[in-house]
Amino acid sequence: MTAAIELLDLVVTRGNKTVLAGVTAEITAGSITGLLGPSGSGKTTLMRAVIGVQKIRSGRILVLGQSAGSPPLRHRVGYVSQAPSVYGDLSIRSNVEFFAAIYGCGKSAVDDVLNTVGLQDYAARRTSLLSEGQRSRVSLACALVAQPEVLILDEPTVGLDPLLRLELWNEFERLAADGMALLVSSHVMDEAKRCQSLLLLRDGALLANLSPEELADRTGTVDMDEAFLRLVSGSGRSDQREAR
Ligand SMILES: Nc1ncnc2c1ncn2[C@@H]1O[C@H](COP(=O)(O)OP(=O)(O)OP(=O)(O)O)[C@@H](O)[C@H]1O
Repeated sequence: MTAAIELLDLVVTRGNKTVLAGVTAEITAGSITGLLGPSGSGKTTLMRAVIGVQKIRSGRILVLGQSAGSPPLRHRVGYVSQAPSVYGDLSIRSNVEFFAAIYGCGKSAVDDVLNTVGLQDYAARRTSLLSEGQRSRVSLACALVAQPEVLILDEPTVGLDPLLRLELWNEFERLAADGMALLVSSHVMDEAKRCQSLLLLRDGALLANLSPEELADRTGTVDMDEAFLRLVSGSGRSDQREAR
C-alpha cells in the first residue's frame, strides 16, 4: 500500500513544552487512519504539522512524497479544523463556490460536493442559520471541492447526533474507497472501529500504531474505551507490534 503521509521522528515544541516527542508513522492512501488520544495529547498539533502550518523542531513529514506545506500540495490536501471555518453571512452554495474559485474548480464540482455532503436541498440557505452539524458539513464541502488526495479532519463529529455521525463516517468510507487518504482525529473511541489503522497518542508519544482488530486482540476487549485504558495502563498482552 502507498504511504500518503510519512512522519519520521517528528518533534514539535510549543512554548517550553514538547508536544510531539518523536512520532514515526505512515498513513496509507485509500484508507481511514484514526488519530486518537486524550485531550492535550497532541492530535491537533500533529494535524497542523501535516498541513504545514505548525513549526517543527526536528524530524520530517512527507505528504504525497513532498515536504509538508510545500506549495504543490495546496490543492492536494484538504483540512477541516475543529471549529467550522465558514462565512456566516454567505449561503451554503456561496461558501463552497468561494473555495471552488480559489482552487479553480467549476460549477459542477460545487454541485457534486453539495450532493456528497447531503446539503443540495438547502444550498441557498444562509450559513449562519444552520445547525452545528450542517455547518460542519459546509466546512467539509469546502475542503472536498478541490478533490484532495489527502483529507485531514480534526474531530469532525464533535457535537453531532448519532445519525449524522453515522452518515459522515459512511461518507468517509466512500472517499477512502475512491483512494483518498483520510486522517481523522476523535475523542470517541467507538469511532475507532470504522478506521483501518489507529494512531494512539498519549502525552505527545505514539503509544501504538495498529488496526482496531489488533487493539482488541492486544487488550482482550472489543470495547474501545476499555481497550485504550488497558493499553495506557500496560495491562494488554504484549505480543502485538509496538508503535512504529
Ligand atoms: N498555542 C499554543 N502554545 C503553547 N502550547 C500549546 C498551544 N496549543 C496547544 N498547546 C499545547 O500543546 C499540547 C497539545 O495540544 P493539542 O491541541 O495538539 O492536543 P489535542 O490532542 O488536539 O487536544 P484536544 O483533543 O483537546 O483538541 C497541549 O498540552 C496544549 O496545551
